[in-house]
Amino acid sequence: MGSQGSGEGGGCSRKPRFLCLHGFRTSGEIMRKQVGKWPESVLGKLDMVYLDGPFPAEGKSDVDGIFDPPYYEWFQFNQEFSAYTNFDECLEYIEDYMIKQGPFDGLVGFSQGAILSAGLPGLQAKGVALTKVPKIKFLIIIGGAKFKSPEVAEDAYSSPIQCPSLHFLGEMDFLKPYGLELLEHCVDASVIHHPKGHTVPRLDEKGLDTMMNFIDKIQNILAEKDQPIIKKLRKLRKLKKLKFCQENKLCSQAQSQLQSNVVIGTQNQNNDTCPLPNPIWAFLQPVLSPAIHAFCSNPSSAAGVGSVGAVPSMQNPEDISYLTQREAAEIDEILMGPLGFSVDQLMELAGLSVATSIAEVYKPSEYNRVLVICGPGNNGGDGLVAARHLYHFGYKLSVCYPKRTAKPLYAGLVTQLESLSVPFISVDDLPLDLSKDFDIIVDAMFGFSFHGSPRPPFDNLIQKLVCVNKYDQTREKSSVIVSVDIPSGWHVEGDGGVEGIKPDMLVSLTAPKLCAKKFFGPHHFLGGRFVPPSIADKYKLRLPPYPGTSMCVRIGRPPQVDISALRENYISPEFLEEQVEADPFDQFRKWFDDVVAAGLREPNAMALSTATKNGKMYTNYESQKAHELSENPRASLLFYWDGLNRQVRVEGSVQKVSDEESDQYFHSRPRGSQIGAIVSKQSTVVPGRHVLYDQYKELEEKFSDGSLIPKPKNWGGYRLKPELFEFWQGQQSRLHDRLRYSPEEINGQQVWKIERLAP
Ligand SMILES: NC(=O)C1=CN([C@@H]2O[C@H](COP(=O)(O)OP(=O)(O)OC[C@H]3O[C@@H](n4cnc5c(N)ncnc54)[C@H](OP(=O)(O)O)[C@@H]3O)[C@@H](O)[C@H]2O)[C@@H](O)CC1
Ligand SMILES: [K+]
Repeated sequence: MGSQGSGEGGGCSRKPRFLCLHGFRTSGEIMRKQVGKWPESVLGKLDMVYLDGPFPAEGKSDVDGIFDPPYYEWFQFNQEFSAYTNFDECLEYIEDYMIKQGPFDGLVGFSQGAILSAGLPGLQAKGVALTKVPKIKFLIIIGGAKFKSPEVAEDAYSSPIQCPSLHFLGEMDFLKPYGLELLEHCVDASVIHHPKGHTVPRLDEKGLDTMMNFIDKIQNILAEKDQPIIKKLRKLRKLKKLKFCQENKLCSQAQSQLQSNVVIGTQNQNNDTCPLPNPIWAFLQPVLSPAIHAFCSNPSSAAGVGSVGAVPSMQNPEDISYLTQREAAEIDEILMGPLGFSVDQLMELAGLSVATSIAEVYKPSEYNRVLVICGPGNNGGDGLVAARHLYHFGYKLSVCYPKRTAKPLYAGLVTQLESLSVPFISVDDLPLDLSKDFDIIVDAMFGFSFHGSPRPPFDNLIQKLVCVNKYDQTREKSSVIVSVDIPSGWHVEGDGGVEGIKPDMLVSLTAPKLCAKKFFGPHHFLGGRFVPPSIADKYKLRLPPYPGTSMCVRIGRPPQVDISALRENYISPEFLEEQVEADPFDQFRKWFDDVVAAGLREPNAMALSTATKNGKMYTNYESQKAHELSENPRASLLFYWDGLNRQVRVEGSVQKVSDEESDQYFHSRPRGSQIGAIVSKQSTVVPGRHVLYDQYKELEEKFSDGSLIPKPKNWGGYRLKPELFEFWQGQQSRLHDRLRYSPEEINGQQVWKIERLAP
């Protein structure tokens, strides 16, 4: 387990921000995919921004047929690579982007992007490029080389590259000799050797270690650099007037005050020249906002954990409390002693929290096969409870519980699982490679009472989990490890060392233990929503408030989501032409009944799309609807029923219903909705919510005698006469069902033709 500068020293835990420069005639999107082979344990620690080169490819791309266009290039060159075209434009383009979207800490480059990245620090030092942005502090060079243009090289390599750099050298890469030349020019270089050619390689075990060490190193450097800023922030947080600020108005004043103070502070303290307050502010915001909120909440309000020293937006893990082993055990004793809880109660809530945290991140449609490994103590009990809840959430469960505890509580939990036919697997029967058979492995072996080194059979089980991390390097979709309260084998106040397990998710219970500071996986959750204010007070707990009725809350920011990779692998029943109703109205009714039976919210919610005369479609721009319908009385309705992976689209012509019908419907609605319709002059600008609220209150008072609320003149209904239906059902591997019903005349009779459309 590596360490991060943030940890106990109270440094900065922000992710290093890298601008990624892609290879010749590829694109930012392609590089994102190439780098996407690296595990989450790496990507989760870096903030990577992928930029397209400034010039569309002027010729054929080497990745044509492998990755989709468009392709871009950074600059052009002659056959000998000794003279460049558009090079200055390229430098300006990158600088401009860094000004607008920065600040960036470093550059990651592949191929042409790597040559460029490795040359930029030298050009910057010479004042030839990137003069208006902070100094480049780190480099990751994949398949790189030096510039061959003598003029450019003269500036770029007039002195050695001082910043820490990580170089990928491929055994089969035609650029390897040139990569070695570049390496000699770098004074603080680490190297990842790989057997492949000119490519962004996966990380093998050794490569991963080197990468993790590099990340540790740069995080430490950043933490040191940011230390003055953090100190400044702490000082600012102590400003007395902020402490007493309780009103929103005051808050925003305080925020802007804080903002301007911080920007000045940053410029004074940091050696990097950055004349741009906005980007600096953008980078500081994650550190600042929790503090601002915390000061604005009323410290005397009391309502559970969230209230005592609560931080409403807990985006900075540095601000929350961590417990020592002794404190965790003490809280345990108080809860089950004077506070009257039973162990079963707490275990049930803890296990439920673990299950809901898992379900929040890993959907059963994608991560279905779960193995829960339970230890001999209460941590193991939490695992048994979580297994039961996960079963009911739709996962396929298996449990490994090698050292069963004879107490009735545990026997009961086992019986409950057996009654659900959940298999119990012995250690010997577990497969060698757990990641082959399981998508999620829940580590519920040891919690806060762990001490010493793991004894058999848990030593081997922990080793198996360590191997899961390693196997996962080579797989597209990896299995994930979720640790309950503490990653097993880690010291409660320390970490698991280099050879310890590295969970993807940690669900801390009651409050995180000190070791959680060393957890750098992508998902840290808190569960155990039962801590009364007396405990929160006594231990000065600062914990994030649980949202709504949730049993869990995330600590820190969620990892960045690659929108292009968001894709549900739907699992749905068959939907075949032979099975469907001949009449689309009957088929619609059938699906609608399923939705109602499944208890989905608002089954009749739909999106109405209208079209203007020129055929342009709009959705949900309510104020435009009537106008558009008068221009073109055609529309389509879309019903989307998420829980069932289904949607229905209905197209047709639209007509106004009679005033009488509108009136009747208006008065069938709840009186609150009737008043709401009067209050809302839809889509007009309102000065504030209070205006609507005041008008609402006034009308509520006016009609409090139960008298008829008149329908506003401009309120009415439309009816769509269906002329085409399309039923869609999500299926695995994007092979969705789409059945279209369109009218057809056969022998003078109007019938519905049913056709299957390609997904
Ligand atoms: N109060 C709370 O806030 C709540 C706490 N909850 C949960 O309880 C957890 C704490 O439970 P816990 O105290 O039972 O201890 P836990 O860590 O499960 O294991 C102890 C067992 O492991 C054994 N063992 C120890 N070291 C070992 C080694 N090196 N190698 C092998 N074995 C070793 C030890 O045996 P011993 O060494 O004592 O012989 C004993 O049998 C906590 O983390 C949370 O998950 C929630 O349920 C509800 C709210
Ligand atoms: K555990």
